[in-house]
Amino acid sequence: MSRKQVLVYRELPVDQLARIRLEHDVVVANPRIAGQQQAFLDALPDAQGMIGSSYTIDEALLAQTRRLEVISSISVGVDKFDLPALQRQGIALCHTPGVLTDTVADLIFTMVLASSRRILELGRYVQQGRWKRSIADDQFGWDVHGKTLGILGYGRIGRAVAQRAAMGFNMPVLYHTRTPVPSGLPEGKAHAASLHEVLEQSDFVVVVLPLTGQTLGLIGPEEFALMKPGAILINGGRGPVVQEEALLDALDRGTLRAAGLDVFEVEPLPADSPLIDHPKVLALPHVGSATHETRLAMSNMATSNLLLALQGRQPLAAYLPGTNK
Ligand SMILES: NC(=O)C1=CN([C@@H]2O[C@H](COP(=O)(O)OP(=O)(O)OC[C@H]3O[C@@H](n4cnc5c(N)ncnc54)[C@H](OP(=O)(O)O)[C@@H]3O)[C@@H](O)[C@H]2O)C=CC1
Ligand SMILES: O=CC(=O)O
Repeated sequence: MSRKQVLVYRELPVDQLARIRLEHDVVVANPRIAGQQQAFLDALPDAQGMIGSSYTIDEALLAQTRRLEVISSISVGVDKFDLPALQRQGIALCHTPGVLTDTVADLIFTMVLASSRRILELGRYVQQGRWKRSIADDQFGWDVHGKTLGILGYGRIGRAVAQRAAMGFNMPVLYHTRTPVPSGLPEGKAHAASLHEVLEQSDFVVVVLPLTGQTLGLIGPEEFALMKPGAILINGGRGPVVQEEALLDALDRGTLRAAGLDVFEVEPLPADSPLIDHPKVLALPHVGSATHETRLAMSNMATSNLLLALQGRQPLAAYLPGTNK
C-alpha cells in the first residue's frame, strides 16, 4: 500500500504517532498554537487523513483540502464538524464512542455529589483558614442518596450515569429520550418520561446530550421555570445546550440550588464569565474524559480508526462513512 499524507492537528502520544509514521508521512501542526497555524494551512491541500480534536472543521476549511479521505476525531462528540459538507465530499468521519463512557459518567457523578455536598465551597473554607469551630446549618449540604435524578440524553453516558445513581445511590431515575429505549436497569429503577416531567420531578437534572440543531439552547428560561425549587443542574454534554444567561438567572433568583458544569457556551470560559466565581457554580475545564487511561484509549482508538480508513477497511467507529477513494 502506498504511503499517504496525514495531518495530525492535536498532540498525540509518541507511540500512536509512531504507529501512523510506520505507514504514512506525517505533518504535526496544531492550529490552536499560533506558531503552527501556517504549517497546518500548508498541509491541508495534500492531507489524505487528519487526526485531532477540539478544532472547528467547517466548509471553508474543507474547501482547502483536495485529497482528504478521512478525519479521525479524538472525541465522541462530532459537533465541531460540518457533517453535511463532509458527507457531500465523501469524507469519512471517525470518532471514539464507548472507551470514555464510564470515565465521563464518573465525572458527572462527581459533579452531582460535589454540588450537593458543597465540596468546593467547604474545601475553600478550610484552605482559607476559616474553620475555627463546628460548622453551622447554613453550611450543610443536601443528601444525594434517595433523591430523583433526571437524565436528558439517555445514550451510552446517560445510561452509565443512571446505573451509578440507581444501583449505587438508590436514586429513582427519570430519563427522556426521543427514540424509545429500555432503561437497561432492573424493573422499577428507572422510568421514561417527557422532557417536562423530567424537569418538574427531578432533584438533579443531568444533561448529557450531543450538540445538534435540535438541542442547541434546549434548556432556557421556560425549562428552568419548570424545575423544582432547589434542584441542581449538571451539564456534562455540550455547553450550548444550556442557555447560560437563563442558568445564571435561575441561580440568582434562587430557583436552582447549584450547577455543576464541565462544558460551556464558549470554551475556554472567558475571563469575565460570571460563572467562574459564582458561589453556586462548580465549573470544570471540560475534563469529562480526562484521565490518563481514557485519553490513552481514545487516542489509540482514533489512531486505529485513521489507519483502517486509510487502508480502505472498516474503522472501529465511523460516524460518517466515506467513499473509499
Ligand atoms: N464533558 C465531556 O468531556 C464529554 C462530553 N461528551 C458529550 O456527551 C455526548 C453524549 O455522548 P454519548 O452518550 O457517548 O452519545 P450517545 O450517542 O450514546 O448518546 C446521546 C443520546 O442523546 C440522545 N439525543 C440526541 N438528540 C436528542 C434530542 N433532541 N432529544 C432527546 N435525546 C436526544 C440520543 O438519542 P437518539 O438515539 O434518539 O439519537 C442518544 O440517546 C457527546 O455527544 C458529547 O457531546 C462526551 C464525552 C465527554
Ligand atoms: O467532549 C469530549 C468528547 O469526547 O466528545
